[in-house]
Amino acid sequence: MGGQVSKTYVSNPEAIGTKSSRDAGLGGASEWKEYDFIVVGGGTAGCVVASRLSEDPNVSVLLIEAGKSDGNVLTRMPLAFTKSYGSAVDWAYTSLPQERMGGKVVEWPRGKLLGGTSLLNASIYTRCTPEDFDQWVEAGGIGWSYNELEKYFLKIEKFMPDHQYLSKVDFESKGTSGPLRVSQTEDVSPIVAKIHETCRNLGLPFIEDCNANGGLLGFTHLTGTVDDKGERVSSASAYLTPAVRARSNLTIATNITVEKILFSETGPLRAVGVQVATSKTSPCYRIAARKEIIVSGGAFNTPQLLLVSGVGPKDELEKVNIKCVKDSPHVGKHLLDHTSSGPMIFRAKPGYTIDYLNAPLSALSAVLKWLIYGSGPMSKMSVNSVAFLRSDDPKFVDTGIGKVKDLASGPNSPDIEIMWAPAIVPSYTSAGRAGEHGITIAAIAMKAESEGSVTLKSSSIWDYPNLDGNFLESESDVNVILRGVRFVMRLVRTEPLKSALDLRPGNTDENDYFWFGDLDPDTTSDDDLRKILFRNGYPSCHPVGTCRMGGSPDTSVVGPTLKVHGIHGLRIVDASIFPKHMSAHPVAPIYAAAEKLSDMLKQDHGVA
Ligand SMILES: Cc1cc2nc3c(=O)[nH]c(=O)nc-3n(C[C@H](O)[C@H](O)[C@H](O)COP(=O)(O)OP(=O)(O)OC[C@H]3O[C@@H](n4cnc5c(N)ncnc54)[C@H](O)[C@@H]3O)c2cc1C
Repeated sequence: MGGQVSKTYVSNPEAIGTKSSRDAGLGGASEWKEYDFIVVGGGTAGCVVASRLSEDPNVSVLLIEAGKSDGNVLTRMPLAFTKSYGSAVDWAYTSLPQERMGGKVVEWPRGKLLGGTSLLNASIYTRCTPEDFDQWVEAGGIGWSYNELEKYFLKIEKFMPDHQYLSKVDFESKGTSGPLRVSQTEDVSPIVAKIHETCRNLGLPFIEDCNANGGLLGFTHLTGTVDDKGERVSSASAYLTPAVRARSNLTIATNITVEKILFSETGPLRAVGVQVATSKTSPCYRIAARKEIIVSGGAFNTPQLLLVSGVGPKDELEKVNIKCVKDSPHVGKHLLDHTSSGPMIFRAKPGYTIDYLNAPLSALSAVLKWLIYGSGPMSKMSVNSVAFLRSDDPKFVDTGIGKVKDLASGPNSPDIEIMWAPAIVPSYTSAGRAGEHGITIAAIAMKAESEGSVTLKSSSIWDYPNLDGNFLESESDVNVILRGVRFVMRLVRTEPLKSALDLRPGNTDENDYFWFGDLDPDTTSDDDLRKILFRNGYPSCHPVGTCRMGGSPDTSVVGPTLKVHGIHGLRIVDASIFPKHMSAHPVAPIYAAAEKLSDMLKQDHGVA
């Protein structure tokens, strides 16, 4: 094949590919520009793989990202994490109308820039529980137990003991020299300490170290990807440092979309290259992969790319006039998310929360403090502590509410997370009204049974796919969340939190965002709560599972080496490969999976 280009930063596809036409066959393939490895999607996982593979100067790596190369001040400020939603760095996905939720359409933000969703998320870093990975092994993920992944967590992390640590993190069991800075940020408002005291008063154990191996039952200070200058750390800032970007064997292409994966037309089925463009109507270019193509487009875009390339359920592909290259029935199936009650907003007395930041002058002063000193509220995580419960634990939840299935990963793993933010947060894209104060709490089903799907609207990558969460289809999911909701109703009526709040049980205005929080638990039936849940419910934006890993093509899309079943030269690593969902937040396992795949690729191809 033709010559190799060596350039570290490009947005012109002509610099990385060879001009072609969209309906061309592989005729001119020997002329295509070529790289050893092509990584599709410069998000959380993709940046890791590109960085690790290009450590060997003898290997050429092309990383292709659909979004831009850099974030902005909002993506760097930990507390401002919701402010980028709906902007140019967000794919701004929405779901199909959700049947069980009265046809409601929900927002599903996803990062569209180098660093991907690691630049839009809440910065929470949790290794999850060892039992979560036991479930991966049971599903066919041989080699993916916690013990086997631990070395990758250690390789990722740079835990730095400093004044920010609020709980006793066991540094002996953490990585201290990896690229990803992990720390704890101080409470951003006084109400957080009140919530902790209330949890203690309810008898919840305090978990000193949320990344220890002992399980996750109780309440805890979370660790997060925030550095000592109060800035968010993303996969791009951690793994694509200026020194990495300067490597002559690494080419990073931004604002360029991979339209299709291209396959051999004769012999064993092999992914030989990709087709890229900057828009639906712009010229397209083709690029060859000498060794392998790694797809890291995330839980929505990875299955979409496979499907438009002809890899997926044959009958579905035929419906949108795509020639089936490989009948792979599980592509786009088994979409799982952490399904939430949606916001329960409780009016607070003034002085306890961060709603004062809605006033322009207060916001300006907080931003200036962050810009000048790297400190103040903008440098903190909005959610720096949570509680984890089991829905079958009568000490904390009302186990009389409906029936639940035990889908927890094991006895030490939760199936409910109670998450609080010290502000009024009616949705991902709206804030509270000026002059009002409140806290927002959600009860989240961490091991939801309801599975959704990603399917195609058309044969073009440029048309957004159909995203169907199929939320709350399972009665068990509904009951798990309701048990969590009842716990929250009890929490806010327990001291000392109760005295910091201003609940008004007589509130009858269903359109008021405080209405749900004001409901009196004694006069609100479980049936009433069910109806509210169908109206108020939301995904936590942790979609996984749409190209899941497993032992056989009958149940999965990729095997334990992350190779797509039945295709040479094509692997996947991102949230889509999760065979089961986690008991906590997914980003740490995604980083670990990307590190593990990088090792496997290096080993298989003799890369140093
Ligand atoms: C609101 C929100 C809050 C969250 N909070 C947390 C949290 O606090 N902690 C946590 O653990 N998790 C959190 N998550 C989830 C977590 O951030 C994601 O699960 C994770 O970042 C996904 O990583 P990924 O590699 O699978 O995909 P991404 O990071 O989304 O990367 C995919 C990349 O591929 C690019 N791409 C896609 N298609 C193409 C194409 N055809 N051509 C070229 N490029 C393409 C995309 O632009 C993107 O950059 C949150 C998510 C959201 C949205």
